[in-house]
Amino acid sequence: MASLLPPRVPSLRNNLPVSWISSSKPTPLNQFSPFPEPLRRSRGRCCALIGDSPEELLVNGLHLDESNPLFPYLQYGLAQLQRVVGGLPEIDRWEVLVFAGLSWIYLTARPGVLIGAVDAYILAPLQLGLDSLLGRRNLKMSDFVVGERLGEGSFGIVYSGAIVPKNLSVEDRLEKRGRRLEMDKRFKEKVILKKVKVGTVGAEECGDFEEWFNYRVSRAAPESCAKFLGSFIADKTSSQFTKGGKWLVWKYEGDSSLADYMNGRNFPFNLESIMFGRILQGLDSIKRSALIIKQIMRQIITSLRRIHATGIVHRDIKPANLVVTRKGQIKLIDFGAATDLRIGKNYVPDRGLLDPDYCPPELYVLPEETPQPPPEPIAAILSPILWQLNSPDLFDMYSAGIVLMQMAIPTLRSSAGLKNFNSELKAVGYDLNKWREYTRSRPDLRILDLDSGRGWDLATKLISERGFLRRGRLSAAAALRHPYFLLGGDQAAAVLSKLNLTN
Ligand SMILES: Nc1ncnc2c1ncn2[C@@H]1O[C@H](COP(=O)(O)OP(=O)(O)OP(=O)(O)O)[C@@H](O)[C@H]1O
Repeated sequence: MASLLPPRVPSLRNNLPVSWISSSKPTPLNQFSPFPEPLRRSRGRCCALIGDSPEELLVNGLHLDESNPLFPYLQYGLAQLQRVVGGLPEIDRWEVLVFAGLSWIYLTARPGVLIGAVDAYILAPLQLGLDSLLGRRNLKMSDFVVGERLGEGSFGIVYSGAIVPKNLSVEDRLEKRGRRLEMDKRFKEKVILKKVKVGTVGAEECGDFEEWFNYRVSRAAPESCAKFLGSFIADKTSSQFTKGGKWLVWKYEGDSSLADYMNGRNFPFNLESIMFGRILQGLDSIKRSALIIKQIMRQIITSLRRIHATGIVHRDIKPANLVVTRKGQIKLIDFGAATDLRIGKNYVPDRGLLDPDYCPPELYVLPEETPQPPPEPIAAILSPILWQLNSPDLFDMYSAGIVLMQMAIPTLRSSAGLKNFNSELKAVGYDLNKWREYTRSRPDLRILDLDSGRGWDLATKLISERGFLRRGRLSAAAALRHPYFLLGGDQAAAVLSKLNLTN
């Protein structure tokens, strides 16, 4: 037991300045000048009064003398503290403060080393613990019924589906096959299921990345992404299930993606009452269109700002990966190509995964010569430097610019129109102003030219080559401060619609 005690300080008197021990009355420790201001304050009410004899201490009113078992600890602590802080000359204290300040700035600079550590070492285990406790990580194949096939990507096939209610009998469960889910009133909780392809090279790895990213964004920016419910492994082979195959599950967020709405002949009016709860009165059609498009762009860029702030670059921003909910929220989906540059997750230097129609000219989020990421903690420590030097978030901002152009200019919504635009843009060095001069496609730019061309100005600052220090485009946060979004009537209309809905 004795060996656990800190080393005894031979005499407290020898370790304290004269002023500490010459006082005839006990003096609060926090008034001693050798302690810098913050430390004195932090000691505040806590600690010690030194008694008339230095071998006697009063702690929080508790009298400690040498017979008290706590005495050696306090004595030792005091001596150490005095040695560390009291011994520092004034100039060193400033150095310590400046160092602490700079470290704080570094650790909290984008993409946030400190918050990343909190997320990785506290929030992620907490989420896992809580989910396991609530049974959210124990999804089973029998919990779901699979419906219509919605799409197929490189590593997965997407289906609509539903959660099978607990009270459904085995017969009902069997009978459910072959029925259209949306007609079946028993299946109220609709989901999206993604079957990770079995036997396709790299599919399993992509599925694991997508799962990891979905958990990560559900902590970092839950309101910006489709709600992820978890994953399960099929335990037998039947209909679409293959034994051992992995499935990812999301809440069904809405019937259509932005691409579906953009394919409609009456876009953007087909989104007007979903976004604003009503038809915008007293405005001509160009102004109405402009307000709807601005509200969509505001939501997309706000979501990008949130994910970029945590070090994630989506890398596949396009209308098909933006789901519109019934309440008019635009949610990001499909994080299969995302990369987390805080820790280098899913970052392979020369792998570009994007849809070429939305891909910026640089093709990769980081220069090709960027090496493979080091182990995660080291990558995290270096990430603010990497981010400052390369601004990888501007990759997504280019794609967002293309989405803006497509929404605002009807002729760019078709696949052929977009391809033609992209090749013209390439020919003019990705300079939108030059494109405007030289294009033969006679685009209708009225929506972007409204309000002294604020929309056009924003588009030119999103669609461009990378400039000096790999900047040259607006980040999501800077884009939201652009005059296009400032005082945007779309916000007023959205707020009004919410007020109307709550009345
Ligand atoms: N949570 C969701 N809520 C509603 N619909 C969704 C959801 N997730 C996906 N979808 C629909 O499924 C389609 C395909 O999803 P997703 O893009 O994730 O799959 P994918 O396999 O990567 O396909 P692709 O490579 O073609 O984009 C989307 O375009 C969207 O219409």
